[in-house]
Amino acid sequence: MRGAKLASLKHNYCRKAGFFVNQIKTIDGRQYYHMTIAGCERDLPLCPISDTMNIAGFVMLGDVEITKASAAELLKRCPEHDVVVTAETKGIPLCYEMARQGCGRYIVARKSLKSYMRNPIHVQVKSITTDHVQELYLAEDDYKGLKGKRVLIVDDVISTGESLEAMEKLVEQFEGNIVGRAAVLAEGDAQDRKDIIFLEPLPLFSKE
Ligand SMILES: O=P(O)(O)OC[C@H]1O[C@H](OP(=O)(O)OP(=O)(O)O)[C@H](O)[C@@H]1O
Ligand SMILES: Nc1ncnc2[nH]cnc12
Repeated sequence: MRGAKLASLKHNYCRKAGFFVNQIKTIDGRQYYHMTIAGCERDLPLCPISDTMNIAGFVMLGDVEITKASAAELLKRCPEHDVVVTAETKGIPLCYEMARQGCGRYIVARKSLKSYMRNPIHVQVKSITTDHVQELYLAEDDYKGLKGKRVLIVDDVISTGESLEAMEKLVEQFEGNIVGRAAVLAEGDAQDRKDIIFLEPLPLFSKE
């Protein structure tokens, strides 16, 4: 991954911070990246995504405390909007909670087609965690609500930006007006992006 922001496991060096940090922990022989997100301390397990690189796996599913806190923090920083949009799967609880605390409406782009989805449209997506191209689908009942609406796109993590780009394509196809792009964590190079709102940077980890 050219240009990716990497932290070395060996040295625990955080390039963003510019100094050696001690955020890698070993618990029962497994390595974790320790961080604080919206006031919640968490240990994210290091998981291989290639021969040379690990990610710190961030899963909000099942974690009500961090979902509520992250949604509240992000809403403070996001522009006014009419609807929140995310992609299946891990973005769903965040998106729901942001809509619950805020505008009251959310839309989920699905990764598989269900028989109850009428007149679906789709785009392709390949995220950093997945070794194959996937589809993102919206059904008519969802996309007809996008036209002329102020849309906030949210996700748990933005890394390569592929998932975000796919959601943008879907929203733009139906003339939604994207007013913001937000995530709890910006991973690797995404932490340098000026067009996204995020709570914390997350390094990628070289295996060296
Ligand atoms: O910026 P990118 O490289 O696209 O990575 C970010 C995406 O990856 C994760 O989803 P994942 O593909 O792991 O799917 P899941 O939520 O269904 O587990 C995450 O929830 C984002 O949607
Ligand atoms: N670090 C991470 N954890 C979980 N899902 C991700 N998608 C992209 N980066 C991720």
